Amino acid sequence: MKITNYAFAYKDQPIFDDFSVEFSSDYLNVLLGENGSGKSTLFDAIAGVNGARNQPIPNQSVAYKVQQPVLFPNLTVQEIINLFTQIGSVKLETETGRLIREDFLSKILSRKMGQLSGGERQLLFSYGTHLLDRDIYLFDEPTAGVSFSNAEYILKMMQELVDARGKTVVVTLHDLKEIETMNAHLVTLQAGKVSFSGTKAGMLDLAGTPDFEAAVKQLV
Ligand SMILES: Nc1ncnc2c1ncn2[C@@H]1O[C@H](COP(=O)(O)OP(=O)(O)OP(=O)(O)O)[C@@H](O)[C@H]1O
Repeated sequence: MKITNYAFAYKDQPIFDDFSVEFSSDYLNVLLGENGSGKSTLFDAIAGVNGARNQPIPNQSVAYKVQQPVLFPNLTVQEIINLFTQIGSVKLETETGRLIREDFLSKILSRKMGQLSGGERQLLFSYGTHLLDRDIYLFDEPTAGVSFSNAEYILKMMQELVDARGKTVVVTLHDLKEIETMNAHLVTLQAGKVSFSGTKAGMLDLAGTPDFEAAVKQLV
């Protein structure tokens, strides 16, 4: 997925100007950047929900897990899963998606959305989004508030969307430990510009340090 020369401003605040980025369908794409660097705004633009007349990549079907899903507080977990399977299909469930459902979601099926913890909500909506059949998948901070072991599940499920279903998947993260061992395509944003795009090895080379966290800090 390639975006070229995209511009977007919120009323009086320009966010992107002549912005270009490419996300690979060969690897899981991890979008990194400081708070306010424009990650969610970029996702909104790709999904076509930012109110801009010009979408950066028109005619693409996009599945989008927003940062803090707050939908239907009195629906149960089972009912939300039913909604996702009606729009998508249970046949699209990946191996790790099945584990998330069986080991975790199945235990809270009768719980109402409004009673879920932040981490439980992330698991539910990340799982549900992966059941949709789209070209591009955007997951905004799917591991925020999620325990380390469940975050591993979520990222593995996203990797399966790439490996088993050949999808373009972009995920924003803040906890770098979660991707320390992953072979991801990293993109860093700095004040509305791409400051790095490539592999972890490329990032370490560019930053001239063997320390991943230090390299990311330099490049966001
Ligand atoms: N609806 C809006 N109207 C005006 N300004 C906005 C709006 N949404 C976001 N912004 C501003 O745009 C900038 C980019 O915000 P965005 O949410 O894209 O950042 P982010 O990289 O996703 O941050 P975070 O990591 O904190 O989620 C910020 O300065 C933010 O205050």
